[in-house]
Amino acid sequence: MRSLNSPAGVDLKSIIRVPGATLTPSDRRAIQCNVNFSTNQTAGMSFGSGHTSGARYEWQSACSILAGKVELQQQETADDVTAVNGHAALDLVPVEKRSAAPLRKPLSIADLSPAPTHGEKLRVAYQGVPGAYSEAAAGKAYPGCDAIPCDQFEVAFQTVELWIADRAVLPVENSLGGSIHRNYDLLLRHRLHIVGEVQLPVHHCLLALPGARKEFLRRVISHPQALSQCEHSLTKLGLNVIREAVDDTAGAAEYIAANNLHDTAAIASARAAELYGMQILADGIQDDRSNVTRFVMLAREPIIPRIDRPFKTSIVFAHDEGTSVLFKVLSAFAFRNISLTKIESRPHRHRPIRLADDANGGVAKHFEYIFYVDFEASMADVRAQNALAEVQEFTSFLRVLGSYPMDMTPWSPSSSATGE
Ligand SMILES: O=C(O)C(=O)C[C@]1(C(=O)O)C=C[C@@H](O)C=C1
Repeated sequence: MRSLNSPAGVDLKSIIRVPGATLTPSDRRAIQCNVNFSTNQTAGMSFGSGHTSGARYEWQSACSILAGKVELQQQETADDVTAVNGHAALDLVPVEKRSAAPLRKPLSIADLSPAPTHGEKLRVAYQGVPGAYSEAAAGKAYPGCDAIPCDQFEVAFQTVELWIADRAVLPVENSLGGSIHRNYDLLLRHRLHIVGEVQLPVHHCLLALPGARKEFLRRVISHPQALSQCEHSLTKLGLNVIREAVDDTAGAAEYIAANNLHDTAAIASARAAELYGMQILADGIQDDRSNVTRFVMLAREPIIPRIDRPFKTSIVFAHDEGTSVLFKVLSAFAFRNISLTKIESRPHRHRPIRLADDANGGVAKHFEYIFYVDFEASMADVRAQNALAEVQEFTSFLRVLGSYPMDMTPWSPSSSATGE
């Protein structure tokens, strides 16, 4: 049994997922309905998209109750598993018998902590289905955690924001495929804080149904990052296949198994092969042995930065004027001997184009960018504080996405089938 803490610390005996089910937007509606019903303390439960806006409203009002124990009671007649709009299923958990007048428990400091306060496992949202590399990253970041699969990155963010999960673990860059831009955009759009990073060696396998043969394959499906990380190896294997992108690597294996597709292979992990009953046709098909993906851990609250171990800080900023601003910003770090580990630019969504009058009477159109910078210093370090104070002078917008311990765990490259 698990409970769901509302932002006010109200203890909601709540829902658990059916193992393997993936949270979808309609599940979130269902969860909000859940909270809705939790407030009127009747035994009835229902699910449905018709409740969406009302449920949202109820979720907010439930959060503002602030004190006391709000309980869900299992529907007497329903099975444990209730289908939600044909998507994943949710398992309603019965709570202990309630007394006529529920006792109100005062909130304590522990209730306000971002970590679970009731001795339960940390709930960590990731994008994909079990067997995805993101699930492995969640396990590396938080050993023994309860990993919660989500069908989209956006859902993983919202799962933390709605207190369904305590953390999200999301990929931001890969040594072969580069940045995962979607997550950079989402970091800006949402208000979560980066509280850590993990680097995961990614070892890809070519998976097919038992009995399937390489020469009869017509299609290879996987996450676009995985396809790009195996681009050359696939060619070298001499497969006559089309390559198709799907939402995640393990999801590709699950899809092939569910639809009994003998002419389709997936690029995914050995664990996905085990979970979905697939055979490994080729092992270690990433183009480079040192294929590594960097993930960030996100939480509702920032952690307190320290200086007794290596820290990294991630910031995002925008500026009004020309390219010299970028030079000035970067100098603020260089003068203080702070190394930058990453710089990424993304189009400025609200102000995509800047018009500049040219001396000859024409109008130049420049793209406007938002910049993401990672640097090797803690926000508790006075050098970083001074650098950011200076950066603020040149920028129209500046946000610290997080200051967090660097992943210093040693890692060894995976073996590669192609021998590169
Ligand atoms: O599809 C998965 O298994 C994921 O966890 C996603 C993802 C990614 O987004 O980069 C994670 C690690 C690998 O780089 C390939 C795919």
